[in-house]
Amino acid sequence: MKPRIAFIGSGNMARSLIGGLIVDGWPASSLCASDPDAQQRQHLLERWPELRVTANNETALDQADVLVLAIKPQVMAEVCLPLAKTVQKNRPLILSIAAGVRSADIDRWLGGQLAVVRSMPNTPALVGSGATGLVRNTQVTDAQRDLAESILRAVGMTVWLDDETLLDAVTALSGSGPAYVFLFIEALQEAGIELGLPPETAALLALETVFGAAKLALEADEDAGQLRQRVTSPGGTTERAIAVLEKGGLRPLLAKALASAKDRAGELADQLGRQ
Ligand SMILES: NC(=O)C1=CN([C@@H]2O[C@H](COP(=O)(O)OP(=O)(O)OC[C@H]3O[C@@H](n4cnc5c(N)ncnc54)[C@H](O)[C@@H]3O)[C@@H](O)[C@H]2O)C=CC1
Ligand SMILES: O=C(O)[C@@H]1CCC=N1
Repeated sequence: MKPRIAFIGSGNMARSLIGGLIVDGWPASSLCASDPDAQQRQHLLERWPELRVTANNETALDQADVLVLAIKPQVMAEVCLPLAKTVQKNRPLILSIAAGVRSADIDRWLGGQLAVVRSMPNTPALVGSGATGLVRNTQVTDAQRDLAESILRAVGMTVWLDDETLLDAVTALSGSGPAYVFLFIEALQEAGIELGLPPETAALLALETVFGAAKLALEADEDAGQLRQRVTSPGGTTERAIAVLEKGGLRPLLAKALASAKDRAGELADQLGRQ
């Protein structure tokens, strides 16, 4: 029998995980989701009528082997504290997908000495192409590690880290990363329009270029630097454009952006940890 999973919070990320698990063959009856928002519960039931859905977090937790915390970081403490008694009785694996909330704080709010996996997925999980970093605390058994991995694997690739502080770097790179890529697509599109392309054409070319380049980089034997060289003919057009990007400081600018995101993740965790 598949382990029973309770989702606390049934928004975008929880829905994508539930969808991925069901596609992977998990019976909907082994999953339960809670959310105080009736519309969110309705969404779930329309899509998966056999899913167990409730407004009550405590009810969702009943008999769960895994408790997935899929709520916003800001409400984590107020959601966890009232669940501590039941969690301490049942002792499920705790799996958090929240940005900037440390495992030790989640463990403390839920009464302590629990197996906690903290993860950082990203929104491409909504289409099954997520990238997730995970860390586990010392209470997590190897079987629970595999279980956490199989849940996140249902929506994309996973990578384990030994050190929880590195999860802030993962948040900066792949957690926030889709937004940098969307900004890049917007900028490509705007630049194409500047050069006279019709907006729809510029949008389509920008999007397909980013998609095609990512697909090629995933499938090719060469790394991104080598693939870039292949596009860049000596004395050609790409060489001119790349020179402008390098001279304009694209690499140090991205390094600075990621460092700011990482610092912010640490700040948020410090703030929330004081609750
Ligand atoms: N959006 C993103 O790019 C990423 C988000 N995350 C994390 O995933 C978590 C969920 O994010 P989303 O699904 O995007 O948010 P969302 O806003 O779509 O979902 C959160 C859900 O929690 C529900 N909720 C609020 N109070 C609750 C309570 N007391 N008990 C139970 N449920 C409650 C809300 O009604 C909502 O449906 C967040 O912690 C976020 O940091 C992680 C990686 C990427
Ligand atoms: O912007 C944020 O804080 C969250 C974390 C990763 C993506 N979105």
